[in-house]
Amino acid sequence: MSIALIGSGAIASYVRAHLASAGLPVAAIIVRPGKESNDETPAVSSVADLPKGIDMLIDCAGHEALRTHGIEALRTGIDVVTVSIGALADAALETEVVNAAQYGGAVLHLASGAIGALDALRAARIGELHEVTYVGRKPPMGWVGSPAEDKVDLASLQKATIHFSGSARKASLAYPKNANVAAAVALSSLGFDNTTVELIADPDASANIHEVRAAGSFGSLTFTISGKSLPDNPKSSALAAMSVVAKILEDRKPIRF
Ligand SMILES: NC(=O)C1=CN([C@@H]2O[C@H](COP(=O)(O)OP(=O)(O)OC[C@H]3O[C@@H](n4cnc5c(N)ncnc54)[C@H](OP(=O)(O)O)[C@@H]3O)[C@@H](O)[C@H]2O)C=CC1
Ligand SMILES: O=C([O-])CC(=O)C(=O)O
Repeated sequence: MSIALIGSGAIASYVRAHLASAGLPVAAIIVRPGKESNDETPAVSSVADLPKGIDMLIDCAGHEALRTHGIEALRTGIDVVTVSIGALADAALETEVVNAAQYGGAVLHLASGAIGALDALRAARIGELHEVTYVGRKPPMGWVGSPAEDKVDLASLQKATIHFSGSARKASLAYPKNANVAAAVALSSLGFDNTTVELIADPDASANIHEVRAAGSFGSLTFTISGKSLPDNPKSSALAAMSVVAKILEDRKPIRF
C-alpha cells in the first residue's frame, strides 16, 4: 500500500511516525501551496501532483482539507481515511463525497477518532434507538479559537460552563476543530439532526472528556473516555491519532474488526 498524508499537524505527525514504525512509510505529503518540496518524501500541493501509485490518502488536517483534497482523491480512485468527520454535517459536501466516491470507485473511511463505543451504537440502531446524547468537556485551552470564546471568558473561567447545546449538525458546523466526535456519534446512531450535543469548558478538567449516553431496544449505554491531548495541540486527543493508525493496520489484516 502506498500512502499519502495531508499536512504535518499534531495528528498527522503522530500518524506519520507510527506508520513508519509499522513498516508503512508515507510516500508523499500534501501541503499548502508555496510549501512544496522535493525532499525524500515529496511535498506537493494537490492530489493531481501526487506521485503515481498512491492508493490511500490520510486526512487529519481538518474540514477544509477534506473538502479540497479528499474529494479530489476519491474522484481519482484513491481511498481516503479521515478524522474530519464533522465536515459531513454540510449536506452538500456529503453529497459531493458520495458522488466522488462512486465516480472513482473509492471509499471514504471514517476513523473512530477520540471516542469509542461507535460499534455498539451502530449495532444498537439495528434495533430501535430512542435517544443519544454526546457531552464533550475540555479544559478552557481546548476551546480557544472556537465559538466558546463568544460565550465565556476562557482565560478566567472559574466553573464548568456549557457553551453549546443543540444538534450534532449545528455543533459539527460551528466547531470544526472540536466536534468531530459529535459527528462520529451522530453518524453511528441517530444522525446529525437527532443526536443531542452539549459542549462544556471546564477549568477542573485535566483531559478531554467525552461521554456518550444512549437508550433503545437494546438497553442502555454510557461510555466515558478521559483522553490525553497531543503535546502539540490541546484541542486534539492522542486517541484520535491512534485511531487513524489502527484503522489502516486493521484493514490490512485477514481477520478484522
Ligand atoms: N475525529 C476526531 O475525533 C478528531 C478530529 N480532529 C480533526 O483533525 C484536525 C487536525 O487536528 P490536529 O492535527 O490536532 O490540528 P493541527 O492544527 O495541529 O494540524 C492541522 C494541520 O493541517 C494542515 N492543513 C490544514 N488544511 C490544509 C490543507 N488544505 N492543505 C494542506 N495542509 C492543511 C495545517 O497546516 P497550516 O498550519 O498551514 O494550516 C496543519 O499542519 C482538526 O482540525 C479536527 O478537524 C481533531 C481531533 C479529534
Ligand atoms: O480530540 C478530541 O478530544 C475531540 C475533538 O477535538 C473533536 O471532536 O474534534
